[in-house]
Amino acid sequence: MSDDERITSGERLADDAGETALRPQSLEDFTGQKASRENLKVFIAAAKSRGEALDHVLLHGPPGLGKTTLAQIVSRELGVGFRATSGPVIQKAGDLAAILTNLQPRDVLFIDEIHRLQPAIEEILYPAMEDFQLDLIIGEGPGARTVRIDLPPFTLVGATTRSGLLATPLRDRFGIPLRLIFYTAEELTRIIARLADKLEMNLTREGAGEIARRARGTPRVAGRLTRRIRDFALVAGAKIIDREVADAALSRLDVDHVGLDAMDIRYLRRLAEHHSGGPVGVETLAAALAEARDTLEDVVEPYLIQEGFLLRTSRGRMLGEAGWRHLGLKPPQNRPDQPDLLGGDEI
Ligand SMILES: Nc1ncnc2c1ncn2[C@@H]1O[C@H](COP(=O)(O)OP(=O)(O)OP(=O)(O)O)[C@@H](O)[C@H]1O
Ligand SMILES: [Mg+2]
Repeated sequence: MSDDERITSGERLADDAGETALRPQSLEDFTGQKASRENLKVFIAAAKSRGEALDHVLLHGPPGLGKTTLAQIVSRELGVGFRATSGPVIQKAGDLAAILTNLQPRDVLFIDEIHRLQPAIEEILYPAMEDFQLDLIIGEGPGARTVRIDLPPFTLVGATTRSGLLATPLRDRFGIPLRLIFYTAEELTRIIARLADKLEMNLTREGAGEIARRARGTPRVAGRLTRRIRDFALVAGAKIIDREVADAALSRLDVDHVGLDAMDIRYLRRLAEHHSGGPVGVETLAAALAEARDTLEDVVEPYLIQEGFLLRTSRGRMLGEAGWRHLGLKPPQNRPDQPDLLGGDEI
């Protein structure tokens, strides 16, 4: 596995192809995200009883928490068609126009990575979302004219790991913004137990709990670790996968007891040893670690922040109390004890 193919990465990797077959299919089956789930349930029921398209939904949160899964569930619960595309795929106005004009009334159009839409495409989306109208420019030069096309009412479900990067007018057009949060170990234990059943693994409750605690609050990571442990157990001839078998496999996969891997430790050590715990800018860290800034911000940092290993302050990144402890180091004496934390919207 290469460095950018970390087993604890929330991002989708080549080896995750098998995960789609195991996706929960209904809101009922979807574990966790209680607030989002309950909101969706109400709004879906209301839209159905009025026979109207559901208001546009924006799903934001770190990779692997279930955005795509929820988008599919929304269309299934509404009993409508599902069309999927993504921000970077839509290159020309005509691409988007073709998709929009082919929608059936009340369909769900899913745009993944919506923060990567080109500004010119975004502008076509505004009237489409607001008034179900498409303004197309036909022809070029002095002969060019605008035609207005009526669209069927539809539901746009946008997904993004970075809602902070969305233009305000776009963000404001989503009537139902939902923020996905990291799962608790208890929720992940349930997800893992269910997956183990489907994979016909003999995984004990304690074994599932051990994986859950080390899965970074992320179902995709939980699924990936579970499938890898299944391989280890098979090769080792372990019929029952208990806490010990799971622990041994996870240690071999270089996932430590709180779910951090070599990349996380490298990040935290850099901060401790080269910057006395910070504050230091994310660009500096990205350069030192030879990682893209986006990867650090989208994939590495959110979980470290959530668990208090790392703090995001207006002056840069700082090692948190838990970070010092995890490295077995003592924080320097003269640190400011009240760093001015930034809001969590970017996380
Ligand atoms: N609540 C859940 N219960 C059970 N499994 C889940 C849940 N949420 C996600 N999963 C599993 O995790 C995998 C990843 O979820 P999904 O692809 O929906 O994440 P995502 O947020 O869209 O990620 P990305 O940001 O990379 O697009 C799914 O294939 C599914 O198997
Ligand atoms: Mg997705």
